[in-house]
Amino acid sequence: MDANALHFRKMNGLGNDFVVVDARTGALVLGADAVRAIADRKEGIGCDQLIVLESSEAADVFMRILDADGGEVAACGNAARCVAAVVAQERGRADVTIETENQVLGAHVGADGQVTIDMGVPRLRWDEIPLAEAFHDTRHIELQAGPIDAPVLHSPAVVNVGNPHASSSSDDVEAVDLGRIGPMLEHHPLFPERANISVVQVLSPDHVKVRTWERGAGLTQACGTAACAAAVASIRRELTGRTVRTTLPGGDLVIEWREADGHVLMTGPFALDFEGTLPAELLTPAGV
Ligand SMILES: N[C@H](CCC[C@H](N)C(=O)O)C(=O)O
Repeated sequence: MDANALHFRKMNGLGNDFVVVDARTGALVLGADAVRAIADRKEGIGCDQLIVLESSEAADVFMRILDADGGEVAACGNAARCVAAVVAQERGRADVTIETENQVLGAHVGADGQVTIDMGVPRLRWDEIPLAEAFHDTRHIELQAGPIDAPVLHSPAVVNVGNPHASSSSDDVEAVDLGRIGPMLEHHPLFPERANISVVQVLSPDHVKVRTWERGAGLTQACGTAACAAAVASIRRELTGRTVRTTLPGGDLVIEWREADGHVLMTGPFALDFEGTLPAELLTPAGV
């Protein structure tokens, strides 16, 4: 692969945005510095996550997910919809599969442009999130954020949908200073792998509002896995039914926690914003 002319797609799912590069034709080595340089909104292309497509033995494509801070993670719901759309077009079929670090996702690309991802069965045990301490009821864990005077998110529910999430109920998600509380909780010692932090406002038995501070990316316009985690948490707390419309700052996703097999299905849009070529200096940032 010619590292001096790396094609990329700029894509988004409800404003959660990605630089998508294709490494299926040749090895691509991207250090954390290069990921941060590409994700930089002032001097790079700018994105919440960098997505690398690789060949897979188990699925139509392998999706690597690198957060804007350079950390590699195992799940990204909004990106999965974007990748599914790319691969479905290549393969000429609506149903495709996406392998990630810890699971194979099924995807259906609808003629209406909505994409459904089968996110699998959520993990709910404290050691599957993971948490550093044992909590036997993960619908409510006690968490003090930072110093005693710091605002505390009320007893979040924790869920792993391929990545760790803490979702706290709020009467007004817009009033929560998530930019301040988010990083405190993301790095809380209870989360040995850090966590994505959300606040969830139940609007009706089939509709919630969600805002998220993403691990490794900060406040984003949408977080697909957080929408899944918030829906699972609300269903476990018997605040909603098993199909929930989740309204994120960037728009709506529909989440179903299917009774028959316990799988979580996420449905929503994708978008291709533009295509381009990554300049070599972003791939090997100066001083690296
Ligand atoms: N920041 C997340 C990964 C991206 C998740 C989000 N973009 C989504 O759509 O699920 C994490 O570190 O687990």
